[in-house]
Amino acid sequence: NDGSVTATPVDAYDSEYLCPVSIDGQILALEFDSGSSDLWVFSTSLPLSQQKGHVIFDPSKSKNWKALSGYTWNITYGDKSGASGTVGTDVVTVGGTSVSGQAVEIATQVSSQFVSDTANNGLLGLAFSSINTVKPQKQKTFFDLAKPSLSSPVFTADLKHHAPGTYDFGTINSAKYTGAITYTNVVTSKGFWEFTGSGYAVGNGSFVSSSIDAIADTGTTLIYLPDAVVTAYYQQVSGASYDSSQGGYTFPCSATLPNLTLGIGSYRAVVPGQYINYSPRGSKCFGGVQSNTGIGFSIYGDVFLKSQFVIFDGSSTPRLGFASK
Ligand SMILES: CSC[C@H](NC(=O)[C@H](Cc1ccccc1)NC(=O)N1CCOCC1)C(=O)N[C@@H](CC1CCCCC1)[C@@H](O)C(=O)OC(C)C
Repeated sequence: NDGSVTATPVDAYDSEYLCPVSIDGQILALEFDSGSSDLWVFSTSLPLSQQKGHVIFDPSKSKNWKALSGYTWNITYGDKSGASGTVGTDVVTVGGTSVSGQAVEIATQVSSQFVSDTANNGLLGLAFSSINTVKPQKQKTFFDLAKPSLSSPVFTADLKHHAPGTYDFGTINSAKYTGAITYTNVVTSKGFWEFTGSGYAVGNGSFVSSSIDAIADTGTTLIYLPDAVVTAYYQQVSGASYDSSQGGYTFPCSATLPNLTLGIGSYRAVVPGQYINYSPRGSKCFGGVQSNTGIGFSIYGDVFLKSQFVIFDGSSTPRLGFASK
């Protein structure tokens, strides 16, 4: 039972995209995150102060809810936000794709970033189940449980710039991309959709071949790349500089930003310069390309993903596919 669901940007900067998910009929807007593997929701088990402004899942109102007694979870994300709680199973439906016995992680505590992000009522993890945080037994992701019922074991991301996009489960919709799909191998040892980029070009500059260890992460807003790439990019932006008080590269909002081409095998993925003018911040504008220092790998986040049609192929040899659109 293939499915398709709308991914709507929460704000004018596409900082995150939320999708409606039904848990036994209770519909919550969740962030689909290919950088983690827990499905967790705001719940009636949270202190009322943390529930404020959110849509809350109430297990007591679900007839298909089965508590997993003694099971807990605890997750910390790259941006140091986090959440923890207890676990049960329920029927989870995304677009036309329905899964029973899905582990739904109930939040009993969430960090302040989640409390204030009132549009976000939880996450649906789409990385590999190996990094699910449930104890004593890790649980499968929605995609892993759905796979056997899908026409093919894939999901696709068609995120858009300042507009709603879609996640599709089970089919590769050829109306959503142009030209050929380029596939690249994925390393799953860290539990991420990890691959090696083949290099970069800034604007109309020549392509620089270099291996870039990166993950495709729908849950990360920006693009994080090695310093060599980031400095080469902002050298082409007049007035750009690293502003430690803003935590990254900023530039005058009137600046014209060059495109950034990122190589994947022989494919050249072009990120339009306008996508890299992420948002006003202070008297300047904040860049959508930032340094990966301290992360340990590069992250091709939403600023990149929304310029492409991306196939997350969960077959026995997982791979990522990219196409223009
Ligand atoms: C360098 S990794 C940072 C990444 N977080 C982000 O990219 C957050 C996402 C967010 C958007 C809106 C509101 C709140 C949070 N955005 C962010 O840090 N921004 C700072 C720079 O300006 C743009 C927004 C991250 O932690 N991603 C998580 C999922 C994320 C979803 C939203 C809630 C917080 C957790 C996950 O993909 C992850 O941990 O990836 C690891 C593997 C890097």
